[in-house]
Amino acid sequence: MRNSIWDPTAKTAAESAAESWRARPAAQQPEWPDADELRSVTAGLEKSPPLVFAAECDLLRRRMAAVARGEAVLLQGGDCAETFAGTTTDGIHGKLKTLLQMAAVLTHAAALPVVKIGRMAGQYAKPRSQNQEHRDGVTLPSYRGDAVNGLEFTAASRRPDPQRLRKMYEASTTTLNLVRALTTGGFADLSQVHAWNRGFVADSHVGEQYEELADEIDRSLAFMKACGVDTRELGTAEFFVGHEGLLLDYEAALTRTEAESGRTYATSAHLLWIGERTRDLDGAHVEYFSRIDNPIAVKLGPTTSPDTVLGLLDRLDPDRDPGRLTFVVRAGAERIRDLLPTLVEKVNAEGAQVCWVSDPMHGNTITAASGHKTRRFDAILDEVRGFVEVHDALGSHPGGIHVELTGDDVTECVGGGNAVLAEELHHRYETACDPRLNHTQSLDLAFRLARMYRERGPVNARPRSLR
Ligand SMILES: O=C[C@H](O)[C@H](O)COP(=O)(O)O
Ligand SMILES: C=C(OP(=O)(O)O)C(=O)O
Repeated sequence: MRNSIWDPTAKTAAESAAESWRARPAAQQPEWPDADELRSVTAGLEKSPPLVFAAECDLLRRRMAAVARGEAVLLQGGDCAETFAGTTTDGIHGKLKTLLQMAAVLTHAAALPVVKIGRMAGQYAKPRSQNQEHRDGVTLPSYRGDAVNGLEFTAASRRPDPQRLRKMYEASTTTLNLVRALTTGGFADLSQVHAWNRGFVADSHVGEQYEELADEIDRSLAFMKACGVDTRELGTAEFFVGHEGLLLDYEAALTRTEAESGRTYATSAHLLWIGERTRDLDGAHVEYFSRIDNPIAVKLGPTTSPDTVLGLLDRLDPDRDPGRLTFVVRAGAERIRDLLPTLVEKVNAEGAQVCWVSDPMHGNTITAASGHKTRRFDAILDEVRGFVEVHDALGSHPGGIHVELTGDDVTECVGGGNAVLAEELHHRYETACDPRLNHTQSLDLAFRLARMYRERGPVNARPRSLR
C-alpha cells in the first residue's frame, strides 16, 4: 500500500501504533520454539506485498453497512480449517461454487443483495480448548492449524514451526488468486447458474429444488435481455475473503498504512474476526483490532453478557459507524432465543447499527457414539430459526449466516438433504478440525433460510419500525 507502491523501509507512526497489542496478554498464541526464526519470518512478511487493498476493504465496509441497515444479507462460509494440502483447484472451486449457489438461492428469496465472504485464503489457524492432545498414553501439543503445526500425531509434526506462517501467506495468495480469477473471469456469471451445480448430486430433493430455481433465474435473465436490460453487470461476482485474526504476529506483519488516507489495514484479508476465546476486552486481540480500519467481526458465545457486548462496541466501534462491526452469534440452538434479545436491545439502546449474523455451527458441536465431533443439521437449522425469530420479534435485521462448509461430499454433520447418518460419519470424515456442512447440506440450509427471509416479506413492505 502506501500509495499502492509500498515502501518497506520503515514503519509509519500508525503502523507502530498498531503494535500496541504487544503490551497486552495474547490468548491462544503458539509457543514458537525459536523466537529468532519467528522474527526472521515476520520480517520477510513485512516486506511482502499485501494480499488485499484498502479500497477493497472500504468497499466491503460499505456493503456491511447495507447489511447493518437491513438492505443486504451476509453469506460467509468455508472450511473450519483450511489446509495447505487442500489448496487445490478442485477444493477452491467446490467451495466457491457452493457459496455462489447459496447466494443465488438467498438473493432470489430475500430480494436483497447478498454480500459474499469466503472463509478462505487465510483460515489456517485454530484456537483450541486444550493445549495438549492425548492418544494411547502419548501427549503432544494440540493441532493449531496448518499455520502453526501439522495434523499428524507425531512430535515432529506437532512442533510449532514459524516457517508455516510464510506458507500460510503463500497458500492464501494462491487461493485468493484463483478466487479472483473465477469470480471475475466469467465463471461467476449468473448465466452459469446451472453450471455451478455440475458435478454435484442433482437428483436429490435439494438438487431438484436448485434446478427449478436455476430455470427461473434463466427465464428472468432472458426476460430482462428481451426488455433491453444490459445484463453484463451480472457477469462477475463481488467476493471477499475473511478469516479469524488469531495469530497476531502474522497479522501485524501484514498491517499497512495507506499514505494518502493515513488509515491502517490488516492486508491479509478484507474482513477479520475475533474468536470466542480471544475477545477479552483487555486482551491483545481487541487492542489490535481497535487499530485497524477493516470491517471486523466478533464471535459471541452462549455466556456473553450485555456488558461485554457494550464494551466491545465501545472499544471496536466507538464512532458507531454502520459496517464497521459485526456480531456473529454462536450461542447454540438451546440458548439463542434466551441470549440474543437482551444483546440486541442493549446495542439498539446505544444507537449503534451493527450487523447481526448467526454462526449456527460452533454452539452445536457434539460427540457422536463413534467418537467423531459432529453437528446435527436440525440443531443448526434450529439455531438459525431462533436467530431469525428473535430479530422478527424485535424488528431488527437478521443479517445473515457464517457457516463451516465444503463443496465436497463429506460426512461430517448428521442429517440434512441426502441425510448423513451417525453411523456413516466415518465414510468421508475429512475435516482437520470441526465438522463442516457438505454441498447438499449447505444448499439445504440456504433454501430453508431463504424460506425464512421470504416469509418476512420484502423490506419495503415491512412497517418502517420493523426495517
Ligand atoms: O473452530 C473452532 C475451534 O477451533 C474448535 O471448535 C476448537 O475445537 P476443540 O474444542 O476441539 O479444541
Ligand atoms: C474458532 C471458531 O469459532 P469460535 O471462536 O466461535 O469458537 C471458528 O469460527 O473457527
